Amino acid sequence: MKFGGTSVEDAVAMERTAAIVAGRRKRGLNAVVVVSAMAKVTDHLIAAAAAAGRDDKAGALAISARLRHRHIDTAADLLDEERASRLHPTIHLEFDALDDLLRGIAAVGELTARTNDLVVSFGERLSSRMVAAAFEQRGLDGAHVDARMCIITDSTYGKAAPQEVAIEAKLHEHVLPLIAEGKTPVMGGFIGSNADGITTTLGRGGSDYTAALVGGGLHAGAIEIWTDVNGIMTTDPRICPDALRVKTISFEEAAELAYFGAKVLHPATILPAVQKNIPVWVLNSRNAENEGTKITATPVKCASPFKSIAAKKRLTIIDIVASRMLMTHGYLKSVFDVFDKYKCAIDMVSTSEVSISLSVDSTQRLPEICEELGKIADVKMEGNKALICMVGEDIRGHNGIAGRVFGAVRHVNLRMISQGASEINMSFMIDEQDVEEAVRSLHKEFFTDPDEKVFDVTARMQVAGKA
Ligand SMILES: Nc1ncnc2c1ncn2[C@@H]1O[C@H](COP(=O)(O)OP(=O)(O)O)[C@@H](O)[C@H]1O
Ligand SMILES: N[C@@H](CC(=O)OP(=O)(O)O)C(=O)O
Repeated sequence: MKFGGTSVEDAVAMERTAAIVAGRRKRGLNAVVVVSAMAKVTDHLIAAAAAAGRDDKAGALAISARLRHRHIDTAADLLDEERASRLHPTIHLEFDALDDLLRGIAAVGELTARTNDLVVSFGERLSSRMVAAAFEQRGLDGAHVDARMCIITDSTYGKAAPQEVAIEAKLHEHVLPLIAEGKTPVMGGFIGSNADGITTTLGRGGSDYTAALVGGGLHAGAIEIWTDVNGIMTTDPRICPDALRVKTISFEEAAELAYFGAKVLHPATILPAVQKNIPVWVLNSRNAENEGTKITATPVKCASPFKSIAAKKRLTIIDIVASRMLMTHGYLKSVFDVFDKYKCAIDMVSTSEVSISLSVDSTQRLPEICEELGKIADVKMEGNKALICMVGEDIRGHNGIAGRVFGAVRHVNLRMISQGASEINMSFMIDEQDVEEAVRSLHKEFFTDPDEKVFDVTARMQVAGKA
């Protein structure tokens, strides 16, 4: 059971989380709980590390002090006096260690990816201890487990690759015995350690991934992702308030949505579940009675061609034009080798006889990439782009879809279009500023009269006063 930052953001949220887990335990189910840092804490820790790295020690320590107060105050709100007085020293020790680390970074005036991982790890280390204490206070017999003892990864700091065989062995060594003793293990998501015990992180949003690795490693009956919405919706409710809950969706559809921007789920969450065929549920910790979204191996066909619309912002389009490319064997490979050399992932590609356009979401190494490509082609870059991705198991089963899609976004400039590589995904690139308009137009076109077998329309009926 994974609880994201919004589900542990303060004492009330942590209490709600404890009540949800108590409900599962009361039904005789065993639970392993994975928690993220309290909402926004990771962002603040990243800011503190960056401040220290640019020798702004005062700025870094000020951020840490504010976080220290937030965690001490939350513990005081969450726990009775005796338990709070037991936990406060642990919180202070953690923040004293964080402050020493920030002073050290400021002293050398350099922030490495390895040190950054160690700084950001404090968020989950702290929240997991607080949630474990809340469980213990509720009689849930919470047992804190340092995730770094179980989630073994390589040394790619900032986006470490989990070593699943080692993880499964560590889970059996450190977590299963606690469950056998009737305890409820609680660990931080997002963090891990390499073979030398050095702290690593799985990449932003990585607690979902931790939950999937734990669920897969323990062959769990289900993996539950608890968040602040009623499940996977027909699009981001922050863009379309009338977005509908999707009742069931396939692993493939969920993976495409997560990869192309549906923040509700980390892209890597699905793979461990698919490998062990474990159903994944996306549930709302603020509305625990809602049945959420069930993600399974079974493709769900329905009258609507799409299940959901995702948007991924902050992308860059690179246009590569080379008349010499005409029919030259291996030209594409020479282009992709450049991106491979700089470990730059490509989201979308379209080609013609003399040009290639592709989209990337990392601008880190773009100057070197463009310089190297400039030796074999004319290269043009356009930033502030966004990718709109529409996902559905049965797009090909519906005629005239493309016409409906491009009719709905006729007022928006389309830069790249892709459909076919994946049977369940139709995507296109637009200017970032057009995302809200495009998503709302598409949502109106395809979800005004949805298939109630798959989509929960009660919320819309309530708004319309019909329920
Ligand atoms: N298709 C979608 N369905 C549901 N939520 C989505 C979707 N696309 C984006 N979101 C956003 O993802 C958010 C939940 O992710 P996140 O903020 O990371 O929560 P947590 O702290 O639980 O991990 C939702 O509040 C919603 O705004
Ligand atoms: N706290 C980490 C890991 C994570 O998954 O957080 P959340 O569950 O709140 O998205 C981050 O912010 O990236």
